Amino acid sequence: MLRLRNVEKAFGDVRAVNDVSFDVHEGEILTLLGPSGCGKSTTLRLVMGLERATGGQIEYQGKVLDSDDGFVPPHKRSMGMVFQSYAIWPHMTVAKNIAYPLKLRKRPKKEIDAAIERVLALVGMEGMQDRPGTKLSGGQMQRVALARALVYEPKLLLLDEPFSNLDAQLREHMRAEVKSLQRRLGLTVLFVTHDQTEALSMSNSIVLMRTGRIIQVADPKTMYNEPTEQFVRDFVGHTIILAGELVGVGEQTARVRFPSGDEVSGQIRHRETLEVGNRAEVAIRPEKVQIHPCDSGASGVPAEVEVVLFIGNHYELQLKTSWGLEFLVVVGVEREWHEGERVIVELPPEWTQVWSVTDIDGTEQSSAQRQAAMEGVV
Ligand SMILES: Nc1ncnc2c1ncn2[C@@H]1O[C@H](COP(=O)(O)OP(=O)(O)OP(=O)(O)O)[C@@H](O)[C@H]1O
Repeated sequence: MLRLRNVEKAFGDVRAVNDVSFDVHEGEILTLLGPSGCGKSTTLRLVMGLERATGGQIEYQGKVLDSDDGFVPPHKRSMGMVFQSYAIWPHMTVAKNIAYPLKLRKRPKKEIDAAIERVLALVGMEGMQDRPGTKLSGGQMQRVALARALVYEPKLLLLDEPFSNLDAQLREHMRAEVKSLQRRLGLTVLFVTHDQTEALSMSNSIVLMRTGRIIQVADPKTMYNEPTEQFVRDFVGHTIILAGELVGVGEQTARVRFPSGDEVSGQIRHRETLEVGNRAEVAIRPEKVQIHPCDSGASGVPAEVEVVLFIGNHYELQLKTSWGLEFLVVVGVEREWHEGERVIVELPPEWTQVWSVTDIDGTEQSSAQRQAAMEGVV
């Protein structure tokens, strides 16, 4: 339905979008995910036609919208867009807010009234036509913005951080609402967020960006379980990272020794950069480690429980290894854990990954540099 090929957008010296190519298929939610300033919003604005690309091509339903040879203006693109700020007019009623795109298109009043009624029902605000913008809650404003984007039945809906002004509970609720609405209407959605939970839970496909470039395109499970780079691994979800020395490199798996002398095995990521004797990172998702009492005979890394956090349906334990590394793990509530207790941390090899400490481009990155990249500083 939508195709971007080698799209570029430069603002002076800043390449906000750099050689970006991806496809959005009909009926899917594709999410642009990445830290602040990585070029997500600019990509969306290029698709909408609010910016003109400085290179590459954008096609929509087989028609070229933006290339060196031509440019189709936003109102001729039949796309709906919802921005981060609610962007509804507070001095107007709900009905007037929603009617706006249809009035622009000079539709008859009868048709407009029927369309308003229909979209209000879709977003769960039946009968609220006459409510003034000033008398709406944040969630209701967001729904009105969504209703306004849906009212002229666009084939493609563009959402730019549409839930960022809502509180956590409402945000979760809206995620499910938008996904269910998308299914019911068969909408195609291009969604922008910096929130990895939102991206994982809502998308069919995720495009992860950093400094204007695409780093990985994958479905949520693949991106979470098989990140192609440390940046992806660390940006999407939480990861426990234990550094050690490579003591064995096989075909698929490698073995790492920690300062305590304990060793674990894991799946190799980027084989070409792993050599025995080099430093390596062992990475695992916090919910994948198994915690055993120290007298259980289990094999793994010994650690001490420093802090126990009761979260309701699970515990988070802050553990500390004998060489002083601290990390959080997620465990069930079947058993009580006590601060000061000694435990064995088992890292199941199928969920454990071994990475070299160099980045994919061959440069060694410190953890501070990596953190900065995730926050969008680099
Ligand atoms: N109109 C503009 N003029 C100059 N630079 C711009 C303009 N718009 C965006 N940029 C720059 O382009 C880069 C990408 O910005 P963009 O807004 O697309 O990022 P983003 O990933 O959407 O970030 P955020 O989540 O913070 O909105 C940034 O470095 C930004 O400063």
